[in-house]
Amino acid sequence: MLSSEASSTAASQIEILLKPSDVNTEAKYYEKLIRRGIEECGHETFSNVCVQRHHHTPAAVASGVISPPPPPAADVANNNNSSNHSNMSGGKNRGKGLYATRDFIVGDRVLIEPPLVAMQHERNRNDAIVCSFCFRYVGSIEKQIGQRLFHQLSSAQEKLQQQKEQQMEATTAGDAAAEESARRSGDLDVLNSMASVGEPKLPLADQCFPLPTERACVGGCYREIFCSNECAQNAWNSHERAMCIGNKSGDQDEQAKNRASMMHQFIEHAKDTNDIFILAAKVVAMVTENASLALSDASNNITFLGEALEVAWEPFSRVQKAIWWDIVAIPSDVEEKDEESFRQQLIELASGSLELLCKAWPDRAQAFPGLFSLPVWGAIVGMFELNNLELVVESPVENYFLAVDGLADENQKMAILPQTQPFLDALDVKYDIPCLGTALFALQSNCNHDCDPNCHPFKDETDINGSCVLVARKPIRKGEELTISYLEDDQLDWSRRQDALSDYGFVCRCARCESEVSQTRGRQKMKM
Ligand SMILES: C[S@@+](CC[C@H](N)C(=O)[O-])C[C@H]1O[C@@H](n2cnc3c(N)ncnc32)[C@H](O)[C@@H]1O
Repeated sequence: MLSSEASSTAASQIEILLKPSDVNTEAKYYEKLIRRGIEECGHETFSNVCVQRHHHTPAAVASGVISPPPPPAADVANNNNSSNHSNMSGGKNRGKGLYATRDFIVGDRVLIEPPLVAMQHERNRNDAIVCSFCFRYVGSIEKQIGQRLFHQLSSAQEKLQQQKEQQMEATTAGDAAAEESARRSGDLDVLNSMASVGEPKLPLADQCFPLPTERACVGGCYREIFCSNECAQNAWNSHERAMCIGNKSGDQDEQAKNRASMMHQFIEHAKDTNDIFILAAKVVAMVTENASLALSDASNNITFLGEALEVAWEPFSRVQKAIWWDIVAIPSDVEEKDEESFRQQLIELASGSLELLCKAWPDRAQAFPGLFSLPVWGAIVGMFELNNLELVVESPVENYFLAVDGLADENQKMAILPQTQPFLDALDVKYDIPCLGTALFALQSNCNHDCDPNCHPFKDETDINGSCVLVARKPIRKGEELTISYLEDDQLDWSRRQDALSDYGFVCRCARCESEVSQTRGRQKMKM
């Protein structure tokens, strides 16, 4: 397919100009680009924040905007001595950090940032119908409720059916839950109609909580839907052209069909193993699309693959990377002696998924062999392990039921409740499930952990898309480092916090940890 001088990959609709010398340098190029996220960083200022290494860099000093303290000698030594996890920081040497470029008071929104790349969790897809690009809710309140209950009821019925087929007499606690769920959920036909056409209508839903009409994917796949043609087109240009499993994606030839079917297999494999592989594939799709665009754009004087890759990789360049199977913390049920075989299993999973991706995108894999190599794939998956933030968008379904409950006009409320209450009962405790997913943010990913942080990620009902919002939880002075907690539970004691942070490969030495450690040492001394 690729000639030695140039080649055009029409099936994947990207134009690639490849010179023979590029092929040799590409792998080295990736080595450099992956390292860059870990080792290099200049000083970059954005509106409220700037990114910079904890160590002084000439650029940072010259700018005079911020001046974090130089690292103590012990930390440098600590970093040099790091054993297995040589590419991770330890002690107070925390790599790059995010710093305030002005003062903030408690409650200020310090950073609002759209994701570089994001996805809704596969397991959350039946609970929230959202735009695959910006994660706004779409359709209608009726469709949101109908879809969730339809799936709840069909899986409960399936379970009961299996039970009958196996002629099981005794009902287990799980089966009783299925029966209860089926009883509450209502009529399958009604729910199907609500999920597909949004009828029957619920009072006040359209007036108070109008949602944008769903738009189909440009490639005609059933998997992704959008809130607007603009989002559909943006997703198509960014990654969906490559990821779409629909039958309108590109030429109607065998090659295109094969690509869609292989992509389907890749996605199914990811759903069964680790859905982060889907996010990693989005990154590869974005980088190959953008590198090809950079090469085909005559105005920017880019003629070599290396330069094009640098441009395409730029959005991910600041994000810390490490190889996935090296950094994943061993789960508590895996014994220490089995660590090697556990890590080997991760390598096999990653290599199985990469193999499917190469089959889905043979032209891209041939044009960018370094990008499709196992270490680079491992580093991209590892980048999510180290940096991703949970994506949460509050549900309008929750707000709808709260609004009905809060109606000031008692007569109106009494007239409406008989229509809404059965659905609320059927949804039960799950009525407020939000859209849940994973996202990677260019700036937020530079924010270090602190067990008593000065910021926290927070979204309220006005944040209707997948952007990350960091809110000040303490007064912050210009030049101070911005920190968040990586932990779900900040109330844990010191050693439990360190256990939970082991996924990130560092022992925390924040002020709270230092003080708890010295208090413990003090108590031990007193006992002696
Ligand atoms: C999301 S990144 C934060 C940005 C990172 N410092 C960098 O240079 O790209 C997470 C990584 O930062 C480092 N880190 C974050 N908080 C830390 C802390 N309190 N102590 C030591 N290292 C920390 C760890 O290497 C961790 O895996």
